[in-house]
Amino acid sequence: KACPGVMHIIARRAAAGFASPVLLRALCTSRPTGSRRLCTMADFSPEQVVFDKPKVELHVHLDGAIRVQTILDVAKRRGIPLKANTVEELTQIIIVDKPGTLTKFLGKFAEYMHVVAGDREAIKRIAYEFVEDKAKEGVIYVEVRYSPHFLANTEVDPIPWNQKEGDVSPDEVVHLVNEGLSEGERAFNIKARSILCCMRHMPSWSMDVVKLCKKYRKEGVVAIDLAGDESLNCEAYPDHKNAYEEAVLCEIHRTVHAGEVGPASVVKEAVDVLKAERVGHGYNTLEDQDLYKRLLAQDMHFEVCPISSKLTGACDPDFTKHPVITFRKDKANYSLNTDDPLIFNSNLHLDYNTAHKYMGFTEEEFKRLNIKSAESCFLPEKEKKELLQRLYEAYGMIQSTAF
Ligand SMILES: O=c1[nH]cnc2c1ncn2[C@H]1C[C@H](O)[C@@H](CO)O1
Repeated sequence: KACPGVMHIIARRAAAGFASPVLLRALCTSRPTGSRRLCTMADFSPEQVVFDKPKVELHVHLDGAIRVQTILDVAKRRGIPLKANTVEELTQIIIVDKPGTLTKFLGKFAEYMHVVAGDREAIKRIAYEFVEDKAKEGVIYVEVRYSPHFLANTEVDPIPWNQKEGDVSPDEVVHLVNEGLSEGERAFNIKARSILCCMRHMPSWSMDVVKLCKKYRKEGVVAIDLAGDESLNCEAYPDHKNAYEEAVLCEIHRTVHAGEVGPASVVKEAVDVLKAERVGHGYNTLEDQDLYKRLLAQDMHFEVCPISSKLTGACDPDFTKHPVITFRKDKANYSLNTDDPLIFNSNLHLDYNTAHKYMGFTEEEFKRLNIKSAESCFLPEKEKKELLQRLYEAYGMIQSTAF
């Protein structure tokens, strides 16, 4: 472990107000073996982690969770020039370190997606490494999402990230991610499933996405999502609606990014029209109390991402005013998630530590929300029961089968 001497400062500062990642990096940079090594927040020591028990994560983007070193390695192998040559420099370019807008945040993907897109080895590698990173955070079940089209360079119109046409289709992307995830599952002994994203600004891709969900449902794809910029186009296009209708018909699970920066009406559309079973973020549901009460009554799951919600400008930067405090008070069904740890220079411990430090979350609430997350995951019933049993055991709440 590098940087032990500064870890207490980092953890304290990180918990104490989301200290500037620039500062964190300055503190973290050491030369343990002669070379500069970035000490990430994943290096929390056990005593700095407020909830060091098995966890479930339901809302994290694969393309927002890539290791910076991997982007550098792949760029070097492929001869792709980057604006930076070291982890520290590239991190500086990619991360968002103060509250901005969702649109600005989404622009960060263009800094690096062209490096991994269209490259078979890179796509499989990011999936495998993702599982390793989650296992290190104590996650025992994760649902990771991505847009197959964003990682392809053929059979996608337009070809994203200014790539030249190649031979990696969205279909092959899904196959490669599945392979990386399942190799990661075997190596790191956790369970990983995937969710395929439609993009709000690309309705013409959505039918493809639902077809890929169907084709790969036995290879780990569990649901469909609708992601992207809610602030640019609020109402879902007919193509998205058609894709979600098809998902309902084929019994493909559904989640939708809604009410993150968009109004409560987007949440209403997500549940009433797109038949979402979970809501991505959903903070602005609170603007419509009737809707909120209805969703509470039906135990709708909200995929909450605290650090993300501050840095995308979705929520007030003062965590003591965060909507998840209301969710907790009302015993709502929600999870805590990282969303895009690469871009937020964060990890799941930081989200939990923040909830503890600024919102008064207790161990009991962390256990409750993880159990609700497991209940709301998209695994088949039998596997869901097994996951719940593992949590009950780890939390010392063994459900007796005797009568
Ligand atoms: O927080 C988010 N809100 C909306 N869209 C998002 C967010 N994080 C990532 N995305 C987009 C950008 C990714 O390329 C895409 C698929 O993972 O989903």
